[in-house]
Amino acid sequence: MLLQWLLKNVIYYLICGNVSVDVQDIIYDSRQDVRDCVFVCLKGSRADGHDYALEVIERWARAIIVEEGMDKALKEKIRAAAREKKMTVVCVKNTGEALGEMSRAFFGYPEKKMTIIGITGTKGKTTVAGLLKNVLDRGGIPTGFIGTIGVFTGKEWIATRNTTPESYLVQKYLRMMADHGCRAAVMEVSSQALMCRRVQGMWFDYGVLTNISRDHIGPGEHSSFEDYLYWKGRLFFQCATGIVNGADRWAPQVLKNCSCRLETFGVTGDSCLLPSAFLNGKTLSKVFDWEGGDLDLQWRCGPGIRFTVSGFKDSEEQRDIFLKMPGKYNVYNALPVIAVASHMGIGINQIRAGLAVGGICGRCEMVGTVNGGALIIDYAHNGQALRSVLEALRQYHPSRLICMFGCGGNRSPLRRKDMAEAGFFSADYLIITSDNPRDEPPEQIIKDITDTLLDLCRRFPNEKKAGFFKVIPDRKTAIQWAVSCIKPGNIVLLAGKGHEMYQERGGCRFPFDEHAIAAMEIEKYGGSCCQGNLSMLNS
Ligand SMILES: CC(=O)N[C@H]1[C@@H](OP(=O)(O)OP(=O)(O)OC[C@H]2O[C@@H](n3ccc(=O)[nH]c3=O)[C@H](O)[C@@H]2O)O[C@H](CO)[C@@H](O)[C@@H]1O[C@H](C)C(=O)N[C@@H](C)C(=O)N[C@H](CCC(=O)O)C(=O)O
Ligand SMILES: Nc1ncnc2c1ncn2[C@@H]1O[C@H](COP(=O)(O)OP(=O)(O)OP(=O)(O)O)[C@@H](O)[C@H]1O
Ligand SMILES: N[C@H](CCC[C@H](N)C(=O)O)C(=O)O
Repeated sequence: MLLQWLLKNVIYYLICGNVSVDVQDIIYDSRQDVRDCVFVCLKGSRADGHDYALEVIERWARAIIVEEGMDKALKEKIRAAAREKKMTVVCVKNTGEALGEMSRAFFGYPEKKMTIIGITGTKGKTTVAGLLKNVLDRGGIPTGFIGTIGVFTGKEWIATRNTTPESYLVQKYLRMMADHGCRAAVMEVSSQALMCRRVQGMWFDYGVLTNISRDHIGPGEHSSFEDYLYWKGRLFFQCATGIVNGADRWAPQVLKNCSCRLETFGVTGDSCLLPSAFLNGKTLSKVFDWEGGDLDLQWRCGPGIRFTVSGFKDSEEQRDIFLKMPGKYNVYNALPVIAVASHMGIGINQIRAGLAVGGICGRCEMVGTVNGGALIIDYAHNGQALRSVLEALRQYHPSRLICMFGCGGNRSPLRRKDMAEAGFFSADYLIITSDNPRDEPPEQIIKDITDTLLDLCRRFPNEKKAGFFKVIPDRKTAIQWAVSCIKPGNIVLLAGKGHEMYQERGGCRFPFDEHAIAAMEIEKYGGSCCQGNLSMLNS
């Protein structure tokens, strides 16, 4: 394809050569084959793609895209080397943005062929995206998926590293979806993705904001909470309709000056902050556009919830929904699904059918029962998530609520304190273990967690009895211990890994299958496992 075509929506100037050259592909990692391709120099958290430009010129790339403000001496060297090989060098304001626009052109703007739904927020993105895919599929709209649990191209699941992959990959996957007959694509849009321009130039038909809490602040993530809020908000400048959690205290700040049409969702009794907050900063007790009410916990082969919803354009009636996931927080996840699906013309019965199967891999997923107790796997890996899921499970009145968790290394250390607090106040017994220590010593992470627990014990002496937690650094042994503890009426939650199939240590991902280990233990004690708990989505 002509470089000129790829640069159609990019503002640039030429450093040398010309743009009427044919390029085979777009490459942004010098470790790949660059011959006859255009190489885009991206600045990352560890490396700077510009440092590899001379090397890719040597290896016969056809063109290089560099960013304004790069080192002048290096720029001169690149110009000289490229001239000698009669190559093209183009300078742009932001190479991440250029990669996004060029990838859209390279893959033929696949988003134009589908309805695109972007989901952002601190928690609930995968759940909302997964439930929405289930509902749309059932409603006769074949739907692709991009998110933490992988990519569904319309034909197969592909494992991915990022929640929202690099723009080139996003466009590639969207192309595959369109070619495989998908008519919609649901995708999680992380704040890092917005900041790194991984969805540059895309237009979303719907943007969903689930909720906001303090997370993802630290090296390699966001510099501050304000920065996090700012980047989350950018989605609502590139979508037609924003469907947002009206009860979230940070939503007004995230949505400040946004350009899309807005609808809110929320639960009866929770105060609505929008849209009044835009006007005068006051909380307005109005009904939500999409309102859930009359919440009723149910246990149907696992935790679930029944509730009513109003807000449908074709009827004033409240409609009854059963969601096979527990807790008010999951009602908050179901409401934008109902909103988007009904805007897209899906009937109430198909919406009901999609939500009744629930079943997002590793999201409050019932693994089995043993000795009269239940074992659940969940992806809670910060304080907000752990508190939400434990509080939801508490509502089923377990005779004892047992929680096993660890905290990821190389991630915000605040999570250790927050998760310890959530566990301390919301569970009866804790098993502290390892969860992707990455480059940190697992003992140190565990110590950070137990220091907080011991401190809480001192400050709240009546809250817990001595011995309310046990440290088992090896996660497999911890799971074995957790299952061996189950007594009638207990609920055991294995938190943090969810769908993950590895344990990451020292730069390596070692295979680790929490579901399989748990299932083996359940069988060992004569319990029974739930069917189909290894599928990505229960569709
Ligand atoms: C901190 C961060 O966001 N890193 C992302 C980034 O990688 P990086 O910054 O480490 O890249 P780098 O190694 O510094 O390299 C910079 C550039 O030089 C190039 N390079 C590098 C070395 C070389 O020899 N040759 C070469 O050309 C690289 O290809 C790259 O283009 O760009 C990569 C490609 O897009 C991402 O996979 C990677 O995500 C890492 C895995 C990551 O953990 N990111 C987290 C923070 C993240 O983005 N998380 C969010 C969701 C979180 C959530 O909601 O829970 C996500 O969307 O995944
Ligand atoms: N709406 C919600 N509010 C609070 N906690 C939630 C909510 N939805 C899910 N959770 C908790 O967060 C965990 C992760 O949920 P999910 O994967 O849907 O969110 P996410 O936004 O995709 O997360 P991440 O960004 O960490 O990948 C769940 O396993 C559950 O414990
Ligand atoms: N997207 C999240 C996943 C964390 C999952 C948990 N198992 C951990 O490693 O902390 C992150 O990268 O922070």
